[in-house]
Amino acid sequence: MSVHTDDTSPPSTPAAGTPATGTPAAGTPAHAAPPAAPATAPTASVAPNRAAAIPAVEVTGVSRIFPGKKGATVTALDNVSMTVAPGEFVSLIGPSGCGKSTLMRLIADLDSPTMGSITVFGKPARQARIDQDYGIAFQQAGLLPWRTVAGNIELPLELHGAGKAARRARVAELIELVGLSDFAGHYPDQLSGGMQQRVAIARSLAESPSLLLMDEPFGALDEMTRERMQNELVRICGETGAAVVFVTHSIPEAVFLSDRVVVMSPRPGRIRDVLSVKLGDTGERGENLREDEQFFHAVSQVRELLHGTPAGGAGPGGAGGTSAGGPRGVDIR
Ligand SMILES: Nc1ncnc2c1ncn2[C@@H]1O[C@H](COP(=O)(O)OP(=O)(O)OP(=O)(O)O)[C@@H](O)[C@H]1O
Repeated sequence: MSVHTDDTSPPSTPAAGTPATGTPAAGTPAHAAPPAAPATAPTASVAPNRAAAIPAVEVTGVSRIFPGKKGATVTALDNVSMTVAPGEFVSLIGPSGCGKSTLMRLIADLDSPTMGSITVFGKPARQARIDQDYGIAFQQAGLLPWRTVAGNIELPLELHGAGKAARRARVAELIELVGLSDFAGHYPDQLSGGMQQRVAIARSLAESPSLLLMDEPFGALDEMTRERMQNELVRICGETGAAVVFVTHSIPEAVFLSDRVVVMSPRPGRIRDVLSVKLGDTGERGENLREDEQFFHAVSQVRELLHGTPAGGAGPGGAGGTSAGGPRGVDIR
C-alpha cells in the first residue's frame, strides 16, 4: 500500500525524519457479529458485547474522491462504514489501489473524507491526532539514523515534554517489550530490518496509545522475520490491550493477527465482506496455529472473499453474500 508524497508525517510517531512515504499498522480481540447492514455498504461493526464501549474507531459513510487528470475524478473510497472496538485487531485486505492506505490516512487525519465522518474514541479524527490518541507504524521504519535505538524510541516522549527520568524508565520498558535490551545504544544502520521495525513499533507504543494504525509494517521483511514480528505483535497487543487497524496484502498474516478481517473490493474501495476470525486469544496464538486446519480454512475463506466468491458459496448478492448478514466466523477455541 502506498502513502503519497504529499503526506504529512505520522502524528503520534515523531514527525522528524520520518519519510513521507510509508505505510501504517496494529491490536487485540473482539469478535464482530453485527446484525444487519445495508447490502450496498457492508459495515464492519463492533461485537454486541462491546457495543456499550466507545469504539476505538468509527468510520461512517466515508467516501474519498480525488481530483484526477483533465477534470476527471478518482473515487478511492465509496461509502465505507467500519467500527473497531477497543482492544480489537482488525485487518484491511484488498487489491492494490482499493483504498486501504487512503482509509488509514483518513483515520489518522492525514487526509479528510469527501463525505462521511470518522471518530477515534468518540472524538473527531483531528482532535484524536492532536491528543496523540494513537500510534502509527509504517512499512518503512522511518528511524532517525543519528539517534540510537533508545533515542528513537524516546523521541515522541521528548517532543511532548516528558521529563528525563520518566523518559528513561519508559524507554527501558519498551526496549524490553520488543526484545532489544542488548541494542539500546545501537544505531539503526547496525540493526537488521526486523530489528528496525521493532524499534518503530516500540516508538509507536511510547505514549501508550490505545490504538495503533499499522500500514503494511512488515511488508519489506523476509518471511521468517515477518512471522517472528507477527508473533511479537500478538504478544505486545496482548500486553498493552491496544486496538489495531492493520493493512496487509498477506492473507495468512491477516488471519493470524486479526479478530476480524475486512475484505475490500477493487476501486472504488468498498467493504466487500467481513470475516470474524476467532483463532484464540493472544496468548493462544502461537506458532502451532499456523499449522492448524482452522487457520488454513480461514485463509481459504479470505481468499475466496477477495476473489469475489463469498465464503459459504453464495455470490455477493446471494444469501451468504456480503456482510449484510454479519461477518462469518471461524472459531477454534
Ligand atoms: N492524493 C491522491 N491523489 C489522487 N489519487 C489518489 C491519491 N491518493 C490515492 N489516490 C488513488 O486512490 C486509489 C486508492 O489508493 P490507495 O493508496 O489508498 O490504495 P491501496 O489499497 O492502499 O493500494 P496498495 O495496496 O497498492 O498500496 C488509487 O487509485 C490511488 O491512485
